[in-house]
Amino acid sequence: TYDYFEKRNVPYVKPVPFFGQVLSFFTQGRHAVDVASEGYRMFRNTRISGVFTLRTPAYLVHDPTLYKQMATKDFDHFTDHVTDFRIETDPILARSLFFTNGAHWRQHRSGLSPAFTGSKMRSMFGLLSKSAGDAMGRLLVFAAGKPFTMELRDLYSRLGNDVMTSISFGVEVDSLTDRDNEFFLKGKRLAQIDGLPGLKFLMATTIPRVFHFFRLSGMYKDVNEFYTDAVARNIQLRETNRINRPDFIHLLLQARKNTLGAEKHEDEALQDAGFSTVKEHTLEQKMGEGKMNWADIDIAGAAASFFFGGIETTTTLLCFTSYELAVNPDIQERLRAEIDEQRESLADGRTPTYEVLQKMKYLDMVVSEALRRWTPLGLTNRKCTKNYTFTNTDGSQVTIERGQNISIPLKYFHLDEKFYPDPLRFDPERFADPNNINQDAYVPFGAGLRNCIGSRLALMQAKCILFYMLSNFIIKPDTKLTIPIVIDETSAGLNAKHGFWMNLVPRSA
Ligand code: HEM
Repeated sequence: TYDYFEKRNVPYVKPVPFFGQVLSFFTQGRHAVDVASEGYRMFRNTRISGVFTLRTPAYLVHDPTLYKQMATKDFDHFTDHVTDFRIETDPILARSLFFTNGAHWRQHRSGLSPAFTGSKMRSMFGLLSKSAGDAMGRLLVFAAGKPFTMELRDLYSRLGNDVMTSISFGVEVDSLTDRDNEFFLKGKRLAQIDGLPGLKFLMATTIPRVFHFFRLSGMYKDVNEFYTDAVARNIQLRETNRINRPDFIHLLLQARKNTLGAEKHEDEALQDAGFSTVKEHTLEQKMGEGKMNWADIDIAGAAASFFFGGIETTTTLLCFTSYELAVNPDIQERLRAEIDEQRESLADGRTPTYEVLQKMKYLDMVVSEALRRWTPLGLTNRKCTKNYTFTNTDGSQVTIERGQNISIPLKYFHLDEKFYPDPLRFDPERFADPNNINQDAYVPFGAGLRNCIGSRLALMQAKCILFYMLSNFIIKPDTKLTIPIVIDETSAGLNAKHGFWMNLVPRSA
């Protein structure tokens, strides 16, 4: 087993017998993304390296151009993600876009894509902005004109939950006041990837046979039931009362009736939610594959994947952007000046529109740099679905065999000084001229046909919340904030060990 890479002339991280690289997760106190990307630091002159998870070999891609190629031109060889959930034990996760594979993924993705176009995002933007604006109003009342201390991860995950609940289900919740509402609590359990759920995810990825043998599930039973019931009740309510609201359930019901289309002209003008927006590729229809039949449970799976994929990541982006703004007051002031200038053009001087956010160049530079410096999803993966041969840097041929797992260290591309000089410095100026950015090595939302479906939504949401925050508050580091920030190495996502404690000073104070 352990001579797998030697035989193939691929450099690899020497495994600990039986455990492979997995032991380091538990013994070295390093972040899972860093442990999995170890080879990237060790071997500088290769396009790929090897690693063992327990006894299973897996590849780590070092060359962003190779990843782009695998994800686009040679996509047919890498159509799947690695985690394998089963419908019998994980009815929701197995139907969610991130975890579904093969023909079902193709049908699901082409069915969902028209729900994420620029024009759909614009019509949803009113709901998003209202939800964030209402929450900001409550925060101002709470402040009563005086500075106060707040942990921003908690604040942003509550705002993110409320926005997502509104644009997915058409239900308005207020998690700042009603702190234990069911959508917030279940959403938190759904997205929990630390502790026991994290271990189960790791098992489903690395030892799927053991995972399935014991009929384990990745998601809590009550969370499955919650989303299934919430969607079924919501659909029934809409159909009985003929409710028409520009949210995801509405769009998915249109998909069910085959009436969900894309408004090509409008979309062309609205494609760009910022430099980081990824391109949506057209999936070819395969012979005999047909279209997706959207049963209620498929709609529940899609909605749950938005909560699962969208809230933690967008919250992470907002937390680290706020941290950088707090420790770099000159950048914060410049961004606030841009926001204030745009506010003058707004009817009420307060509520941002989709178009206004799209126009804001410096806001986009700040967000793009935050996604680079603090990549929310530092590692993604693919499964090889058809043997694939390419030439390595030393001229040797490498063949990745069908069934092999591949990791892509997005974080390490972004922190490589080859692509970004002085990579640990937060410097929005890098994005002043997009021509200076190596597009292959800038992949916060992944690449190719299986990239993030929600990039436009994430960017518009993060920008909208930052617009409101800086319009109303000056963000200052609180005494409880650790500078430089200390990363929580035990979290499966990207988080601060001691929290994002900030002092929010109302601008009217
Ligand atoms: C800042 C926020 C976000 C970041 C950084 C992010 C990042 C990513 C990345 C890196 C991937 C994997 C791409 C690949 O394997 O090449 C992904 C996939 C995905 N994301 Fe996001 N994401 C964010 C927000 C969202 C939002 C708001 C949603 C939903 C509404 C979402 C839904 C998904 C889904 C469903 C997938 C799987 C796509 C597929 O397999 O076809 N994400 N995301």
